[in-house]
Amino acid sequence: MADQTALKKLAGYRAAEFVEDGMVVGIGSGSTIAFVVEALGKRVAEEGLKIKGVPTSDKTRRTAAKLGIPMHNVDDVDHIDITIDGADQIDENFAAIKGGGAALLWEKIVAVNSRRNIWVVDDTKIAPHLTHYLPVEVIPYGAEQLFKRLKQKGYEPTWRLDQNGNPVRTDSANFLFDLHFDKMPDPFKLGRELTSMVGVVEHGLFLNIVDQVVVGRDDETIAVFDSHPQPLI
Ligand SMILES: O=C(CO)[C@H](O)[C@H](O)COP(=O)(O)O
Repeated sequence: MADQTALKKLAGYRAAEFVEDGMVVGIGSGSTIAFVVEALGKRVAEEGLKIKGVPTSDKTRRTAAKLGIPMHNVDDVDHIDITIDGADQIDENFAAIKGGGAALLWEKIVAVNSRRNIWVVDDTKIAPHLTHYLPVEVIPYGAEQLFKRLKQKGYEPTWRLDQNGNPVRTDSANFLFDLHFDKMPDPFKLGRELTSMVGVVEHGLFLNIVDQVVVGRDDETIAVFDSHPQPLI
C-alpha cells in the first residue's frame, strides 16, 4: 500500500508527461504540484524540453525558476496551452474545491485562461459529494463585516491564520476565510451567491473547469479520467 506522498509523486510525474515541447504551461500550487514541477525541471534539464511556465503562486514561480523552467506572468503570454494543478477535493461531477494552499485566486485566473486543465490528486481527494471546507478570498477592508454576514448565513466561517496566529495574506495581499458546511449547498448556487457578495474576491469552487483528472490510486496505479461524459466515480 503506497503512502499519500508516494501517490502524489506517481500522479505528478504522470501528469508532467502531458506537457509537450513549445507549450505554455500553467503550473499549479501545492505539495502534489511540487512533484509536477520536479518532473518538468528534469525534462527541461535532460530532454531539452522547451516550455514557458505561468505560475499560480509566488512559491511556484520561485521553485520552477530554480529548476530552470522559464517563468512568465499570465499577462505576458498570448495563451496558455495546458494547466496542471492540484485540488483539495473533487466530486463525482468533476466539481472541485481548491485553495487549501491559499492560491485559489491566481489558480482560477490561470485555469480560466487555459485551453486545457488537468488536475492531479491522490485517490483520498475523490468523493461523491464535496465535504471539504471552502476557502474564500476577501478584501481586507471590511473583512470583519463580511465575516459577520457569512456567519449570519450559517456558513460557519473561520479566519485562515498562520502559525503565529496572524491572518494569512494571499499573494494578492487579501485575507482568507474558510467556510464549513454540515451539508454543502448546490455548488453552482453557492458560487453565484459568494461572487455577488461585496468584499469577496473569489471562492474556491472550481466548476466546469477541468478537462482531465489524473488520480494516483492506493494500489500504485494511475488512472486518467476525461471530465465528460461519464461521472468520475
Ligand atoms: O488549491 C490548492 C492551493 O491553493 C492546491 O492545489 C490544493 O490545496 C492541493 O494541495 P496539495 O497537493 O498540497 O494537497
